[in-house]
Formats: sequence, structure tokens, C-alpha cells
Amino acid sequence: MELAELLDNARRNEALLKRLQAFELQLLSAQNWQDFLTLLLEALPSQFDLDAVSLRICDPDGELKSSMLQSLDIDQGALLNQIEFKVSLPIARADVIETPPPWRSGLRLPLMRGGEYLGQLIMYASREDRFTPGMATDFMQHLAAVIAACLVMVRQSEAQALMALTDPLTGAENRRGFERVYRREWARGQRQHHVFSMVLMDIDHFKKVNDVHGHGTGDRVLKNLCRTLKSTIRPTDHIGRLGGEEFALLLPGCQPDQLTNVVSRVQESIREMQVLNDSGKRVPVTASGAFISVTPRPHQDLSVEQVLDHLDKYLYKAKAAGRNLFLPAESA
Ligand SMILES: Nc1nc2c(ncn2[C@@H]2O[C@H](COP(=O)(O)OP(=O)(O)OP(=O)(O)O)[C@@H](O)[C@H]2O)c(=O)[nH]1
Repeated sequence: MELAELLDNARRNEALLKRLQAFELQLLSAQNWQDFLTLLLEALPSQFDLDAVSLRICDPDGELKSSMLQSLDIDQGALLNQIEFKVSLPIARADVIETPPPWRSGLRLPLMRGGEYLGQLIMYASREDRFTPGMATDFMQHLAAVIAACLVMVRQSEAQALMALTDPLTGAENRRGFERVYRREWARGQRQHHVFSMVLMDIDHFKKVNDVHGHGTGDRVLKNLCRTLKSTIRPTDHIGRLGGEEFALLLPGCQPDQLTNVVSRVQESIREMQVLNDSGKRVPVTASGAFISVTPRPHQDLSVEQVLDHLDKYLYKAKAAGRNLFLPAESA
């Protein structure tokens, strides 16, 4: 190799190394999925002459996917299209791989951290000579090690953030978590003219459940209710436990004409719940509630407290009318 060519190669390597170091520093400061995934799936390809990047993540119990779904706004959900969540993945070493069209070369990098196999990062190029068999991949393998460490850090910090916003008994969002969801949905609605719906509900005669069957059975009712609600509404909907036996639902994209159906389904699923007391006897459960569709408008501000206070008046009417009843609230 000519000296000039060697120097040119060295300069290119040095420039690549500098870019990698700067990129790694950015990655290390990512605290949440949005920053981490945007860097990995959008910044990485543009900064390193790649045409696309995808992630395959080992996620046997679906925890990572649900953490990302919780943390990302729905309009950032496109990032998730570049991620495959796998129940299991065969361990693969760093290698140049065959790629489907339109890509003409690709590199697969394993993501390992402390002996845990986290998944793979796949880089695609439309140039055939971008990745060639036998090429040196040490820089990229180093990058993969940093990505794996950051993935573990972000997983942990997202889990901690989620814990602070989650009700430990039922796994529903706590009041703070629910307020955060509302603020996000309100802002998204203003940006994109999205409607969302809200339901406020309260278990009927819950004090009696506790008094007659004991606190343990009362807790089981609350846990069962959340499980039931989760399986009745969409995975992108939100359940908040606002206090004792009071819950709220936030249903993004749920139009007024669909809301009555959703509420009937919710009511039905609560009535069908099979909760047993300590003697194995079924405890019948019903709830009362109120519901409304919210259309965020630009330059308007309607807080979650205002919506909930408004719904509370209708919930009170439903209780007064004999319970086991959900009433539509007039627009706020
Ligand atoms: N088991 C259990 N009970 C709780 C929890 N949080 C609140 N409660 C109980 O929920 C009951 C709520 O009672 P009330 O506010 O009188 O309402 P209610 O009996 O459901 O009556 P209505 O709402 O009018 O139908 C109280 O007995 C609280 O102690 C909890 O985490 N676990």
C-alpha cells in the first residue's frame, strides 16, 4: 500500500473513531427510551453512512416492549417498527450478513452485557462494499458493547421511573402517573387534533366488601378489577388508580360514538368478574361511573382535575340513582 493511501486510511480511521466517541458520549447520557432509541435508530444511520438500522431484542416476558410502550408517546411509536421483540434468540457473533433487498450489505452485532445476551443490532447499507466478509469490525463491536451497557442502564432507569408512577397493589398508574398521561395526551391532541375519552369509576359498596369479607378480599377485588380492565380495553389505553376504589380510564383516539360501547363492555366485564372470598365464595362486584370525550383545542387548557371534577358530578348522580350505572357527562 502506498504511503499516501496508508495516511489516508489512518486519517479516515481517526475521524471514524472521533465520531464514534462523540456518539458513545451521547448514548451514555440517554436516560429514557425516547433518547436512546432516537439515537440508535435515527442518529446512528445518518452519522455512520448506514441506510438503516434495526434492533432485535430478547424479551421473553414482554417487559421491555411494555416499558417502551408506556414511556413513548404514541406518535413516537414509529420507532418501535424498527424493533423486533423475540421470546428467544440464538446467540450470534459479530458478522457480515446477507441482507434482503433493497440493502446490499449488512452487519450483525450481538449486544452482550455481563454475560446477558440482550439481542442484536443490525446495520444495513445499499452499498455492496460497505460491509464485506473479513473486514475489521472492532470499532463497531466496541460501539455494540457501549450500546448494550446503555440499554441495561435505560431499562433500569425506566423501570425506576415507572415504579414511581405505578400503584404497587394493582399495577395501574397512580394519580401522578395518570396526570402525566393526561398531560401528554392533551398536548398530543392539541398538536394532532386527536380526541380521547375518559371514564371515572368507583366500585359500589366497597366498604361492605371489606367489612363482610375482609381487607384481603377487598385487595383481591381491586387487583382483579385492574386485570379485567386491562383485558377489556386496548393495550395503549391507560388505567389510573386515583384513590382507594376510584379508578379512571384514558382512551386515546376513542371517538364519542365508540365510547358508549367501550363503557358497556367495561361494565359487563366488571359484573362478570370471578373474585372469591377467603371461604371460596364468589363476591359480586359492580361499579358506577361517568364518561366523556375530550377534544383538545389549541389555546385551550383543560386540566385533568377539571375533567375529573366534572365527571365526579355525574358519578355522584349514578350512585344516587342506585349504582351499577355509568352516565355520559355533557361536554366540559
Ligand atoms: N381492601 C382495600 N380497601 C380499600 C383500599 N383503599 C380504600 N379502601 C376502602 O374502600 C372503602 C371505600 O368506602 P366508601 O368511600 O364508603 O365507598 P363505598 O363503600 O364503595 O360506597 P359507594 O362508593 O357509595 O358505593 C373504604 O372502606 C376504604 O377503607 C385498599 O387499598 N384495599
